[in-house]
Amino acid sequence: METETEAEATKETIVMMKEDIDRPSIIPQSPEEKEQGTAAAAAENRTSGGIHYKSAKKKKRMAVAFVVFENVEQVKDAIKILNEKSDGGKQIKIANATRRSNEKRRASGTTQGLPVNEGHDEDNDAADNDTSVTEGLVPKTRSARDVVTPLAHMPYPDQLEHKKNSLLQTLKRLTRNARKACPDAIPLPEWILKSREIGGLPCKFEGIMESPVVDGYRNKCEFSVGYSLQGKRTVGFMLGNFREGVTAVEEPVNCPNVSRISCKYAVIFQNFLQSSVFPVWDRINNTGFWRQFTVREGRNPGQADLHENPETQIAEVMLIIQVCSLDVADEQMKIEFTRMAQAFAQGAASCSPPLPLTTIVVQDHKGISNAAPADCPLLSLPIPNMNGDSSPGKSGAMEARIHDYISNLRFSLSPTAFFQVNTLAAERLYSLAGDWAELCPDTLLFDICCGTGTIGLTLAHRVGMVIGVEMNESAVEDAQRNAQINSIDNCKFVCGKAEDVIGALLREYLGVAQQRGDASAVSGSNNVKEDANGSNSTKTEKLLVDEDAPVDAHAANSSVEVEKHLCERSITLGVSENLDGENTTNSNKDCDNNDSIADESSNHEIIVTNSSTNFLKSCTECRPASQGNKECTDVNQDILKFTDTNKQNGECKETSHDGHISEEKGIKDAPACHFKDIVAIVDPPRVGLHPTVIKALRTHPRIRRLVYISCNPESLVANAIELCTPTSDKSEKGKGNRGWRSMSAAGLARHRTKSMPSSEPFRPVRAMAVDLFPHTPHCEMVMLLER
Ligand SMILES: C[S@@+](CC[C@H](N)C(=O)[O-])C[C@H]1O[C@@H](n2cnc3c(N)ncnc32)[C@H](O)[C@@H]1O
Repeated sequence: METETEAEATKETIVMMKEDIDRPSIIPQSPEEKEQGTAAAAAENRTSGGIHYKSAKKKKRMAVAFVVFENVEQVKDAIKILNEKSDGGKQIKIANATRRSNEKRRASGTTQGLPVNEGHDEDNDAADNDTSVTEGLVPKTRSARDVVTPLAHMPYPDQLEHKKNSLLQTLKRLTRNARKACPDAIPLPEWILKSREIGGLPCKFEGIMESPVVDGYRNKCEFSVGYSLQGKRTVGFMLGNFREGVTAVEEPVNCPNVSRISCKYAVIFQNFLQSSVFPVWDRINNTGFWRQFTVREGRNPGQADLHENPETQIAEVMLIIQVCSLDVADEQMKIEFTRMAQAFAQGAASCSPPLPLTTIVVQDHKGISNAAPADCPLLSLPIPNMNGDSSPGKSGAMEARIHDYISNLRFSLSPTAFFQVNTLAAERLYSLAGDWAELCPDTLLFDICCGTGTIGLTLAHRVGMVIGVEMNESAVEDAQRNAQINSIDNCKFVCGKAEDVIGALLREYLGVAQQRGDASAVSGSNNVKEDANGSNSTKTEKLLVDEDAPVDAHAANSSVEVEKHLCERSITLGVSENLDGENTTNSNKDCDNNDSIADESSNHEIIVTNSSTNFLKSCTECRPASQGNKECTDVNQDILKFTDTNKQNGECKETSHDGHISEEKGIKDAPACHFKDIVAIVDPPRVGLHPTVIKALRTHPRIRRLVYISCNPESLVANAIELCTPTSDKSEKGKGNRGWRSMSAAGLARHRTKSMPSSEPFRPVRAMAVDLFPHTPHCEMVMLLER
């Protein structure tokens, strides 16, 4: 017997939990508790003989030990002995701990084609037991409906009230934390002083806007593929989180947010899987073939009759089947895909009315994380016609995209591009953001994290120019295409991580900031990044341009006009760190809120990334459709190539290029743009904005208005603390630092605020929620910040 280290985690492991407390959890419950708990834990964490004690203030105290054994017999013996032994009358809970199976045991041949429990060999009994033991901690009565739509039991008005109350608490946290973060030598800002008059809120909270559609509103449903509690191959939702040890998948029965069309396709796919020769994904061993199933729907144009079934508007359906093709013969796979496409086509045709079916795409994801990187290979399958053949033409392989409409604009969407899941509510969200942004023809609008360009494009007619920034390459291509489709010619989309490109973009369009501690502090923002401790790190980021790219000609020409669409060269390297210091390169979890069931159960929380293939293609020049250029120029040949080294040493090496955008290219010398009104609308993923982006926005004095759209109010609060708290000349960096790893997001934001360059803070002006996710606890929050 030995205590566990990461390297040894491949042996049989049990976890023992000894409770000294009245609550069986080592995780603090509320955000407040979390803050206190993590602080206390940081202070009291200690290790003894492999047993990690985590205690959280008086009430909570639990010792957890992971013990590693050589074999299953030893585990059984140990459990028996431990169960017989009581420790001073205190309860010892024992469970098999899931090993980290990043070393995959692929007993090829033995794991395929088994009807149930495939992939579980004898040695793996412990893991099987593990599922049942730990699942024992999860109420057996939990249904997919409970997990996916936990508010569905409430009438809709009560759901809204529930969300409103919860958001009020979250907003108050912003005031409390900003007050704490305010330097001693600086008077509290007006908005904090006034908060007392409005119950501690940082600004007026204008309530929650209801969703125009409450049931079946999701235009995208991501189903897990796995086994039900009864061992049946199932397409549906996981009954809990992988971290809770739950791997069972249940059919999406009575989940009111899921559309009828999606449910029907889930059934068709599930029926097909019963006879498939390939195994479904095993979340314990990370083996199997069929992993995930996504249904995306596109609507016809025109105003929805909200009293009608929203489904009547669905004109297009894209099916995305995620597989893991490791160890699978191409020929066999091809046969299986043909059978699958037939099953979908027949199933769709036999429904009454027949289901739309526009495109079938296979996504090959070989990593173990549930979140597939955006660059996973995609294969578009021909859709057989009614006669069962797959002749080209109507039934041939289609381009993998579907279309939807927002504010009468047509959006063309590629399989992995983000699109708000509740289209009609999103329309209201964007319109609210546009109203609050007070746009005018003299506005230059930065649409940060722009996805397929929805916000910028729907607001383009109200502004002088839009610059969208987005890291997903195909989403940027979609955005450009969408601009053309809709004949919009004042939008430019830049492909790159916002943290990599924001410094250069602000300098290019707004000129060098004059404010002390300005964005040039981030100027190096092209290649210098602050880590969670506030220290600079150059290890992963560079913004590079192609020496020969047209941008140079523009930039070098001092009379360059910003309306002319420059061709950006931006590229992202390697690994970013999120607020928790975790690798986030591909953990771009968007606000799909609900398929969280699938996503948040990400196996082992390991994100596998290959940044060399995650290169971001240069932004292409986007010309007005009126010029007859329907296709974006492909500048693929200019894509920079990098060696794939970041996985080994956290760094990427440039192999074919040595250019650097700013100094060498003279972009910083480009004239500031003539727009008088500079506004940013940011709509980041759940994790919030990268600190570099926050710093750049805050320290550039020309940005006077910022509309923050957030699918995660917690990260909005954290980011708003940094944007709205006054800073002092005297750096308080290091003061009161209790170790960022144990801080809450708000605590970390407070800490980071201390090293924010002296700059005028924003103030929260108003906030409002928009309910895009009825029946779930989630919603979108919009906050207007001004200065
Ligand atoms: C919540 S979505 C919003 C998309 C878009 N605004 C919309 O409403 O459809 C967040 C978007 O941010 C993108 N994203 C995530 N991290 C990013 C980063 N570091 N830099 C730029 N874009 C990022 C994602 O690819 C995704 O498209």
